[in-house]
Formats: sequence, structure tokens, C-alpha cells
Amino acid sequence: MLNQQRIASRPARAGADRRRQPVPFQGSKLAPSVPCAAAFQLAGAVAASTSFADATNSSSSDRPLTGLGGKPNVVSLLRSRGLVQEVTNGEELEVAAGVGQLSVYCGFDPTADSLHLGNLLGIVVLSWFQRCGHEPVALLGGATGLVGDPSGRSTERPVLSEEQIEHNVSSIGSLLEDILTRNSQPDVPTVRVLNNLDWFGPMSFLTFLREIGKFARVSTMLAKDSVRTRMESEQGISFTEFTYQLLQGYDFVHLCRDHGVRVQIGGSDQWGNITAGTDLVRRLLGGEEREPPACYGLTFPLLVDSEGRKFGKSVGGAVWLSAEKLSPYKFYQYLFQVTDADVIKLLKMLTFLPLEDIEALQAAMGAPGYVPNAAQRRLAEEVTRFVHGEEGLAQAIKATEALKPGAATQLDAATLETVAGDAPSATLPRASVEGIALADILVAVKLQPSKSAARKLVKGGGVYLNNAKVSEELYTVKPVDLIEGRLLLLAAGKKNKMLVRVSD
Ligand SMILES: Nc1ncnc2c1ncn2[C@@H]1O[C@H](COP(=O)(O)OP(=O)(O)OP(=O)(O)O)[C@@H](O)[C@H]1O
Ligand SMILES: N[C@@H](Cc1ccc(O)cc1)C(=O)O
Repeated sequence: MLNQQRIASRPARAGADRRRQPVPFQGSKLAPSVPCAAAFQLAGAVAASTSFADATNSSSSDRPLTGLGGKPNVVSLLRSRGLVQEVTNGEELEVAAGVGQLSVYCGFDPTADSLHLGNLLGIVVLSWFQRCGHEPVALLGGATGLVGDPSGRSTERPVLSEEQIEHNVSSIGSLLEDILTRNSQPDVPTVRVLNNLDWFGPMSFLTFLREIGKFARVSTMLAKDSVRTRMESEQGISFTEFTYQLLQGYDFVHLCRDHGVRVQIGGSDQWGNITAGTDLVRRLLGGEEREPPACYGLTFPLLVDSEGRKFGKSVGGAVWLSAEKLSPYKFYQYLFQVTDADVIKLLKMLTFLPLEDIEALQAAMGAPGYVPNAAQRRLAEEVTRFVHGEEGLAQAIKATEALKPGAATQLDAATLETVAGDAPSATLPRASVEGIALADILVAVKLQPSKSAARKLVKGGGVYLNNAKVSEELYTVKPVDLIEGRLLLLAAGKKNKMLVRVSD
């Protein structure tokens, strides 16, 4: 029996498949899973935070921005930032968004225990709706995750166990709630996090067939790209995945009828499922004598890598949003290293910076005196702050500073552990560290090939102990050198770093 009481319908604390036209994203210059040797050279900077008024100033839009209570119209704002691919009834939605508060939802299937950078677009768009006065609803696919969305996939999804899905629902539920709640202002509607297992769990198969299936046309279902492409493949498509669009479609019906949700958003690969929803809303909630509620779908372009593949879990190593799976430092570094060709587009799509600030950065990039990577730094700061908060950003900047060659940053064990995955590390017994010549330790951890080479390097000023230069040839390591009694950061030359853990 499925446990339906995980992330249930709880209020938050504070508050086509066709026409895929992905946004080319050249990817980072550095794959996230690759230890970032080059990244050690990058310096961080403390960023200024962006006020709501600034963030929603989209002066370069050529459309009138009229929204709720003096806030911009969310649809034109999203258009101006390249965040609209298709809308089911664009003009009408734009009018509706200026007239009253809308509830808008984005669904996330629990196919992993974290979301990734591609999914961040959905969170950003939800946040924009919220900033413009509308209510964001994050829907966890506790039920749909058990079925598997065929959209954008050439093969069947692996079936995950109920326990795994349950675990993933709980992890991504907390992540979504944390990000959306932390980034919401006091004067905007609070976030709701729902789980579709709450309504599908208790529904019998017969009820599904009689009350939902009866309203679905098989010809329309077959015409969806997600189904058509798979039908043409050797493997075909299972009945299970074929029905997926009806589950997502019915979510929209349920959310519209019971929660007043009027808009569904998603990546462009979700167009087929989203229109299945608007279609079912018309059929189930409208009739000869009653107008169906006006519901809308809006898709945003997919972020794709340099080879045009959807930026997600499977391609090139996911850039995870959860700090447990990817440290804020690595997340920051990934964004810091996107190419010049991508950075402006990403600033528009992934940050809340005013367009005029982004345009100013763009102009500065081509002008003399431009500090290299200033635009990348801004991108990394803004997005890291949005995902990991001020604390996560501070941690990322501190780690970046600490790993800068010759940095004079005060090191602490937490910072060092943060970057442990990026610098090589070694473990030595305490007796092989305390009272032992630094040159010998350099050899023991293979930073130098021989004692003589190590001594020469120390003497020449090429060795750093906890970021401080040591030039005494026979220097011996003392207990006070150990950071929190257990760690040393050694560097031979400016780039070769090694984290030494001391065991008892
Ligand atoms: N690269 C991307 N750019 C924009 N939106 C994306 C991207 N990847 C996923 N999304 C959106 O995030 C939501 C969740 O998508 P999904 O679970 O399919 O992501 P995924 O992890 O990439 O999937 P997969 O399991 O196929 O790798 C959908 O609305 C989807 O369109
Ligand atoms: N199908 C979406 C997730 C989703 C699930 C349920 C919905 O109602 C909406 C969206 C995806 O794979 O990413």
C-alpha cells in the first residue's frame, strides 16, 4: 500500500512535447563532476542583494507592463527575459495576470533525490509569478513519478521503488519549499507544496477509467510527440507511460477544481502534457450548460548543453541544487565558468537582476577595462544566493578564496571540508605529522618526489602551509598548525594543493 502522507497538501511556512526549440547553452567550460583545478584560481566577491523593485524592472521590454498592485505583468516580464516558449492563450493570460491573483503550478517528478540546474528554470518562473503577486504551487509527482513521463525520452524510464520515490519526494519537497520560501517577500502570496499521490493514491483503477479515461480521446493521445516518437522506436511505449499524460492532465483538473489553480508552467518538453491538462479541464469541468474555468499553460525554453541535449540528470553530470549532492562552492564554480557566449542569456533566465543591469554588464564585456569574468561572477553570486541562501553563497566565496593560490584567508575545518572533494586529499597518522619536517610530509603525501626536491622548494618560498608561505627549509609541523586539530592544507607551488587529514 502506498503511503500517501509524505509531503501532503500543506501550506508553506512563510508564506508540446512538440516544437522543441531549446536555448543553446554551451555548458560550463568545466564539467561539474571534474575536480576544478582551474577553479582554485578564481576569486569571489561579496554580492549586493537585489530589491524587489529593482528585480522586476524590465525596462527593455517593448510591451506595456501592467500587472497587479503596481507590480509588472508577469507574462510580458517573462517574455522580455526569454522565458516564454509557448502559451496556450497568451493574450488572454496576459490580461488575466493583470486583473487578479492567479495560482500557478509547476510539477516535479521525484526521479532523483534532488533537482538540478535545468529544473531551476521552473522554480525561477514560479518565483517570478510570486514576485508579481501570484500564488506559486509546487507539485510533487508522488504518483506520476511511479508511472514515468515519456516526454523527451527515447526509452522507457526505469521503474523506481516506492521507497525510493518516497525518499525523493521528501528531499525535493524540502528543497522546493526552502528555495521558494526563502526568496519570497512579505507582501506576496505564500508557496504551497502539494503531492499528487494525495489524490491518485486513493483512486481506484476503475474510477480512473470511468471518470478520467472516458473523457480522453485516444487519437489525441497518440498524436503527442512524446508518444509518437516512442511508437516509432523499436522498443515502443508501455501502456503505463502512454497513460502518463492523463495523470498530469488530471492533476490540472484537480488543482483547478479544488485549489483554484489556473496556470500550469513547465519546460517546452511538457507542452503535450500541459495541453492534455487544459483539454481535460474543458471536458471535465465544462459542459453544455457551464463554461469551463479559464486555464492556461505556459512553457519556457529548455536549457540545453553545447551539443543541444537537454540539460538534466543524464547529460554531462547534473548540476544538483541540493547542497548534499553538490556543494555551494562547486555550484558557484560551475556558474562562474560558463562561457561568455552563454552568460548574458543565463543572467536573463536564471536571475532576477533588472534587464538594464544585465545590458550594462553586456556592454561592459566588450569595452576596455572589463574585469574578466565579471558577468560570470554576478551570475554565480545571484544564482547561488537564490538556491543556497546568503550562507551558502558566503561559504562558496570563502572556499573560492581559500583555494586561490597564495590566499591569505583564515581557514577553518568546515571550509576545508567543503572543498575536500575538489583538492586531492590524504590521511596521515598524527605521529607522521606533528614534529615532522614539512619537507618529509610533502614527500609522504606525494606532493614532492624526494626530500631534496621538497627542501629546495620550501627554501625557494614555493610551499604554503594553510595558505601561509613557509620558507624555513627545516620547518617542522607543530600541533598548533593543525586546523581544529585535524587538518592541514598544503600547497607545493601555486596550484598543487593537498588536504591532509590527521588520524589518531
Ligand atoms: N534543461 C531544462 N531546461 C528547462 N527546463 C527543464 C530542463 N530539464 C527539466 N526541465 C523541466 O523541469 C521539470 C522536471 O523535468 P524532468 O523531471 O523531466 O527533468 P529531468 O531531470 O531533466 O528529467 P530526466 O529524468 O529525463 O533526465 C519539467 O517542467 C521540465 O520541463
Ligand atoms: N511531467 C513532469 C512533472 C509533472 C508531474 C505532474 C504534473 O501535474 C505536472 C508535471 C516532468 O516530468 O517533469
